[in-house]
Amino acid sequence: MTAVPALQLEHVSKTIGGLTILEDISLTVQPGERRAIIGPNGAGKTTLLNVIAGFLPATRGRVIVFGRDVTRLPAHRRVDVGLLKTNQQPAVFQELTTRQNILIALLRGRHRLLGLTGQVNSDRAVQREAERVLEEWGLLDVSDIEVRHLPHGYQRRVELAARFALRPRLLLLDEPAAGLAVDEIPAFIERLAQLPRDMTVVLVEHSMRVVFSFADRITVLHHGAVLADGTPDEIQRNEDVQAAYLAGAMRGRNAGTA
Ligand SMILES: Nc1ncnc2c1ncn2[C@@H]1O[C@H](COP(=O)(O)OP(=O)(O)OP(=O)(O)O)[C@@H](O)[C@H]1O
Repeated sequence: MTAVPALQLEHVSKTIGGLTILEDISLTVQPGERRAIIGPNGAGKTTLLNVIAGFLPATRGRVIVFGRDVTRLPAHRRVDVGLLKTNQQPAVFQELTTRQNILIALLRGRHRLLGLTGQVNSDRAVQREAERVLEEWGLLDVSDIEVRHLPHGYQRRVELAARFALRPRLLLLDEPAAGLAVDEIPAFIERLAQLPRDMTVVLVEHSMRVVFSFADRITVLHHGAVLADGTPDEIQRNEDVQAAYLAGAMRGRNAGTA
């Protein structure tokens, strides 16, 4: 018996203001898979993640998560099936400390409620778990600093730690390496590699270093449609992909900027 896919897109299209942004996209992501979605600027990658997460309704087609048709569910209801998305800008509580951000994420995960500070302080087990997450993510040194005072790379790390702490079954990462310094990328790649395999990850990313070290399979979008889909080796050898995107992106990689 084959496992129920983590994500199925069936003929998904998205039109905004008469403009076709996504056209007839079908793809299947297996449980535990690491899928990267790459393509030139404006190819439709972020729009696709927003359609999967429910922030934008599909104009046509179906979105199925772990066998459940979520096409008509709003984003907050898709969280109940274990789906979480990060944004290009870190979504963190700026006025709260790093520790408070992690505590709130853990409480939300437990109770599926927005945690209040009073509840946070009373829950010892959650506090212990927060210390573990802070240590795991190298955030202990900044745990009592309000996030708004932290550099962008740290804010990104706080966001990812908070999202991962929620233990989503399907995690959508929108350019998680954006804003990280070049010397922060290897540790970030290492962190991604340690994610548990019961978590399925769909990653949109321009850094080819991150994509090729992380992905089991890669889907290439071009002008809102799937140009190619395959293993990293297949994608690297694909001449259409080379012409449309990869040659330029890999030059950036070799220059150390990607
Ligand atoms: N709300 C909108 N209204 C009109 N056009 C939009 C809207 N959102 C996105 N677009 C257009 O849709 C196309 C795809 O945008 P999208 O942000 O999904 O691309 P992307 O592949 O994520 O690009 P990038 O790599 O630059 O982030 C672009 O041409 C963009 O201008």
